[in-house]
Amino acid sequence: MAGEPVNVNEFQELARQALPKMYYDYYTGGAEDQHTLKENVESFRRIIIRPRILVDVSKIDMSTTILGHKTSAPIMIAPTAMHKLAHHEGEVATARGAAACDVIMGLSYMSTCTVEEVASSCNAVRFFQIYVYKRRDITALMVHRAEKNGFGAIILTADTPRLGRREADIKNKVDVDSRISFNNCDARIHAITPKIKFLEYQTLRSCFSQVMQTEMFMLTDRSTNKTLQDKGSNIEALAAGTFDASLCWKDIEWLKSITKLPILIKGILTSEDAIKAIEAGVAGIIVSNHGARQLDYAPATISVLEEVVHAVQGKVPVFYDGGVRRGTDIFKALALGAKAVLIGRAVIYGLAAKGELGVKQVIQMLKDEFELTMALSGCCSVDDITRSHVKTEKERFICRM
Ligand SMILES: Cc1cc2nc3c(=O)[nH]c(=O)nc-3n(C[C@H](O)[C@H](O)[C@H](O)COP(=O)(O)O)c2cc1C
Ligand SMILES: CC(C)CC(=O)C(=O)O
Repeated sequence: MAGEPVNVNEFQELARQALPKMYYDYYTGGAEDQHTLKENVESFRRIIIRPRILVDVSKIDMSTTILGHKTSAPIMIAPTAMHKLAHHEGEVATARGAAACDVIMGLSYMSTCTVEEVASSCNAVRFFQIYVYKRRDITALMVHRAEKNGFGAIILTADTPRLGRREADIKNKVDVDSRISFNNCDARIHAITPKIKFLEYQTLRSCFSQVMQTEMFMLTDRSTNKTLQDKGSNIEALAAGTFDASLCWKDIEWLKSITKLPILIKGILTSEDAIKAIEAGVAGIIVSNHGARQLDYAPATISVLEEVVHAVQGKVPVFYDGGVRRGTDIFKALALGAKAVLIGRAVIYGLAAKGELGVKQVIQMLKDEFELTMALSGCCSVDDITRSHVKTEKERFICRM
């Protein structure tokens, strides 16, 4: 590619060049046929914008407030795992990029920098995403560490009782560099070692942090003495060994009992679940199909946003993620009722290409595109963006009839 990247797709190409194939595939991939993966992006293309003209757009204000935190634009960094696979500075670089652009940083439970490192690296407003482990004590400790380190909310990811089937990862036998490991969880192990005394299994390939290895040993096929990771994705094996597939609605009560932080639930795709989430007392909903990495043939996220927004009836803010690659996508999601969008892969592409600078450039690029979209659509503030600024494919079809 000649010259500097001018859009997210060009950052993706730089990331492809920078990363080992195994990691590039991990970051970009979706589940099974990757139908939903394509739809997440394509569905945006089928929504058109209805611009208004002759509005004074000499001043555009993109700022908004998210759970009481003022932010420069309705953009957050989605929690994504293991940033050190993309860049040696990992989530610290991502958080600094977010701080420089004055947007909120979502930190993954499966991060390669600790909550303490991220908290002390910059002044970005931070939300902490959790998976709930079978070992609830581990999850509780992680939540307390986030609380202690000034994180502003807990994002409960609720769409991952098991990991989706990502075939590239299976083929690549995706593995994690032993120098990286899941440091975030590792640090807590040292606080509660008694339960992991049985580290006689250290001979296992040291690809994951100690607790991961321990729990993966339990997955060992005793007849062949091979761990599951020899058969496919190490990351899938890790999730199978550690994530609590019995997690259900009543557990939100448990989560509320261990933290005072507001809880956002991530992974809602239906009005039924949106209503349950409100009944459970969450502070906000993230409409998400996990970047199409979980259930293939789940709907493209943008196609169900409005259903959820209607069900929620303004009781809590609704956030959106999935397939955002352009400022126009952000505009469309807001027009359909989202308070803000979360950006997953695009940020990783920036990180892989240029570290902190790349994260900053990607976010700034999306902000610039969004600002221009607002100006060309006749919207001076995010509150000016209304449902009448977009037409969905279905509406266009009805008009033609
Ligand atoms: C490489 C990768 C890792 C992810 N890791 C996590 C994670 O640890 N926790 C989580 O809740 N979601 C995770 N997600 C999902 C994102 O939070 C988000 O829902 C998704 O990336 C949005 O779609 P987009 O990538 O098209 O922007 C991950 C997504 C990707 C691509
Ligand atoms: C380590 C994984 C469980 C992170 C994740 O959520 C993903 O890869 O989609």
